[in-house]
Amino acid sequence: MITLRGLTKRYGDVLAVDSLDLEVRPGRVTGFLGPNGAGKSTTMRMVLGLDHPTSGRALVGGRPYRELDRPLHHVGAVLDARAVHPGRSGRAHLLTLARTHRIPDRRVDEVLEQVGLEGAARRRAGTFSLGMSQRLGIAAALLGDPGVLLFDEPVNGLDPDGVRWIRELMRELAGQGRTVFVSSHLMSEMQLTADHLVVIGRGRLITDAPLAEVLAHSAWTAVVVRSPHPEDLVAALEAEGAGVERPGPTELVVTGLGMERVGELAHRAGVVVHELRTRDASLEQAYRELTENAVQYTARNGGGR
Ligand SMILES: Nc1ncnc2c1ncn2[C@@H]1O[C@H](COP(=O)(O)OP(=O)(O)OP(=O)(O)O)[C@@H](O)[C@H]1O
Repeated sequence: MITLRGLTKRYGDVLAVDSLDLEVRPGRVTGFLGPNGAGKSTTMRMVLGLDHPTSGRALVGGRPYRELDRPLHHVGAVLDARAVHPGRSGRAHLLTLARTHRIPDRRVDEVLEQVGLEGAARRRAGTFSLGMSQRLGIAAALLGDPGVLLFDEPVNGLDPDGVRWIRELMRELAGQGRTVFVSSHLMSEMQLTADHLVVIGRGRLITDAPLAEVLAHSAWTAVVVRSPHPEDLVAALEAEGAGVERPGPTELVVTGLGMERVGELAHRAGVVVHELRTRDASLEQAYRELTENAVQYTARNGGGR
């Protein structure tokens, strides 16, 4: 578990992270979203003890990173997959890391196999493709078998196979009961990977909710009714508090009621229905609504930091 308590980071005039309170829980993939400059990397760096909070705390398993005994056993991270000495082989890189953390050499071969790099492990890391570098970074993160894993933009620049591999690995790691915290700008990918979402904007928390809840709250989520006489249904829908739009003469778009209830009301009103379906929001749409509202909120309240 990762716990943030009033976590704040100021760089000169820039408030990069602003009083974040958050618990990132085990057993699920938590997507960490926000526009460029929202403070995601800074937050992750503070969790990993690479940056000191201006105030507040970032805890891993209840303790600050610097107080962890043998930190690789508690938390693994991939922040920049290219941050490996290019002249060293992938295996040598991992062996050095293992030995400085009192991890047995055989664990290096285990993680190389886990990430599918056993064949390339003796090649110089400088010759690795981006996908291979990403796998090597993940192998390093897994070396200590940690319960908490952080990934900053792990699928950027990867081909579809690489993207799918990372998605499946994250789901597997979460399925093993680990805490998986992953930042990304790729909404379609996050929609497939994450169980839970944390959205920040200008360093502040905007949303901390299950993916399904974020999608359900989108204005795009609706029930579409096609009927030769939709006007006969409008009053019944509105009486139940639904929002009703009529984009065409035979179509209604209903928000605030489930599809079953809309069907029941149509039946009760004796309205012939030719089509009844849900219109599902994509995470991209839901995310845009959330972050646009946050920008408006900040502007209204004289923010503009
Ligand atoms: N070392 C630093 N010195 C000064 N300002 C910094 C430093 N690191 C980050 N910042 C500023 O803090 C803010 C948050 O940056 P951060 O990199 O954490 O955002 P991010 O959400 O990770 O963005 P991106 O999606 O672009 O990676 C930005 O305004 C950035 O310019």
